[in-house]
Amino acid sequence: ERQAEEAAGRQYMRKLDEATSQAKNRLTIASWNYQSNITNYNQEQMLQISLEVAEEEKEAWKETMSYLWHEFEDQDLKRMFKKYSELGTSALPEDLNQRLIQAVNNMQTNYAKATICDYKDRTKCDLHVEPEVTDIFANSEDPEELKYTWIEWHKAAGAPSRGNFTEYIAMDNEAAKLNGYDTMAEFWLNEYEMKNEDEFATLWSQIKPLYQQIHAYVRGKLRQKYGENVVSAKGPIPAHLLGNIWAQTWSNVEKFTKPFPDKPEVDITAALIAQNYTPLKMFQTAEEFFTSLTLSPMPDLFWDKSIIEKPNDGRDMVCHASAWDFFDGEDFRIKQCTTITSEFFTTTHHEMGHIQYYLQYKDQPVIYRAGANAGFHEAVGDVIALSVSSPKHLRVMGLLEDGVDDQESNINQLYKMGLDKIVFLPFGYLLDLFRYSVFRGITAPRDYNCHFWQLRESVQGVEPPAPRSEEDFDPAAKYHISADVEYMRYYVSYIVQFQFHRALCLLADQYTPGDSNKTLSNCDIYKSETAGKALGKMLQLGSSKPWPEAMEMLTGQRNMDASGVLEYFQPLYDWLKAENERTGEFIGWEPSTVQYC
Ligand SMILES: C=C(C[SeH])C(=O)N1CCC[C@H]1C(=O)O
Ligand SMILES: [Zn+2]
Repeated sequence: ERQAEEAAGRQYMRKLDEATSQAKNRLTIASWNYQSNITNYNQEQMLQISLEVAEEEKEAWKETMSYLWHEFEDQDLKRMFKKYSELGTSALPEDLNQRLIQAVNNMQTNYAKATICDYKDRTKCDLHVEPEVTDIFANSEDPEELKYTWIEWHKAAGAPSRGNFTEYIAMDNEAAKLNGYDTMAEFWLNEYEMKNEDEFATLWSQIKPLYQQIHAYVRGKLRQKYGENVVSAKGPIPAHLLGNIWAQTWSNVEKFTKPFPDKPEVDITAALIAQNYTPLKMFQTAEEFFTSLTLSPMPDLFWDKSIIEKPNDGRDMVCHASAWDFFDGEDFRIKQCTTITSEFFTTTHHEMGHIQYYLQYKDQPVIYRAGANAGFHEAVGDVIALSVSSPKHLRVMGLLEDGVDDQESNINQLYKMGLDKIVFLPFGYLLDLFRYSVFRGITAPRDYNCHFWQLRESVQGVEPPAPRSEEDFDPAAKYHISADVEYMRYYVSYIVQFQFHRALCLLADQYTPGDSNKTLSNCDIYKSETAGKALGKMLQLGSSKPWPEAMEMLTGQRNMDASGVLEYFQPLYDWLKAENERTGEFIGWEPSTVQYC
């Protein structure tokens, strides 16, 4: 009897898989059309198709639940049924789902269309976050220009979305309850097979000492540059001075804060421009790294359909970089408004990592075409970029002079990587601590901005450049808040990518623990078929196995831990501790004196 039931279940899964592929393809096309050309028509189409697909999923769900799948012996068949049994926001009644989709659309459209006026030319008021505001934060060293731009961007992109955000939270929580979760926070945590965020807090406690050292060092350097009145000796760092509108990575202040300024150092952005890199050449270079590992090239359709530069026809579009799977096994695209910078060179590898994952699991049932967990998906491209940014590989690309590979250059290189990877961790951690708190009702609308900045101060040690109030809504000035993109995936990625990197470097014979000639930070897995095959094998799993199994397949361990990050940056940590002691820099930060609650 049970055999017959399972056989029927298998047959049903094949039918449902085909229907799901069609539905997700339709939905993705509508979403792509809206995000690459924001018009009322495209927005309306996206809403209609989303509601139709949600109704189809609700119908299918009834049939799915008519099977006794909890009793199935075939664990794989049971896993598929379990995943189909989780309806997500499609569980909402149509009118509530419409309110949810519209609230998120309103926030995303506001963010995409937001413009500010230029500090120097107040009549020029067509500056978007990409590329104009991003470029100002990359290049300006004028605290007043940075402060003005920061305030204007947060006013234009954040404040208007407060109401829609509250609506979105309420609808999302309703959906979570219909799926058997207390709030959407627990639903999001379930993605990592966690009941709460304790494990994320443990990881942070392991990393915090390293972060405090680089934070103290950078604050000291910024104080030297801008003076005591702009940067205090013991307080949080003002968020507008860190080279990034969200202060999430600080690579743009490397040029005037590096440990050994007189060492030969190539500005990668300048080198890319000097070598006539175009967006296309950046993409082809990234592709070549993947094929050097015997992983898949980009399909022809990818080159036909991707948008790799901001169109200059004046259209409104979502410029924030993204990679797309159209769930038909053939159509995979990137949409990004590339400019020729070191940061976009890294982003191009990041996005292509998503496409590579899509290609590796494209023959899985649709229900398994996802990362082992969302953090894995964010880690793939970054793991490749860790090899690309090694001194060894930069020389291969002619992006770094054949300077001596001495200790001081090595510290400079680790410092540059630390301004991206160590610095990002508290930001990646706190963004969803904020949203968990809102989902759980701990942070009410009247406390949104106050609680957001309390987290920014306590976890990240940064403060706003000017007083804030509940007239503001600074979280929505960050894309992922306005676009309803879960963010803990990046925190997970910045932890596990170093575990993946270490495993691949061992396989490529590029790393020997304790051997200063084969360090993690100078490992380059380029052209290593052994490493490539091992990575491909893990990626082919998609989400068909619990993520600890996928992790174990590549690294031999089942858990996330900070050992990869800490081992990679150990020489920098030692140097920073000694340097901060030498200069008497205060470690950590005292409460901010800026009024924001
Ligand atoms: C590049 C992407 C698209 Se998935 C991105 O959003 N990232 C990559 C790094 C962290 C996060 C961000 O920009 O906030
Ligand atoms: Zn990504």
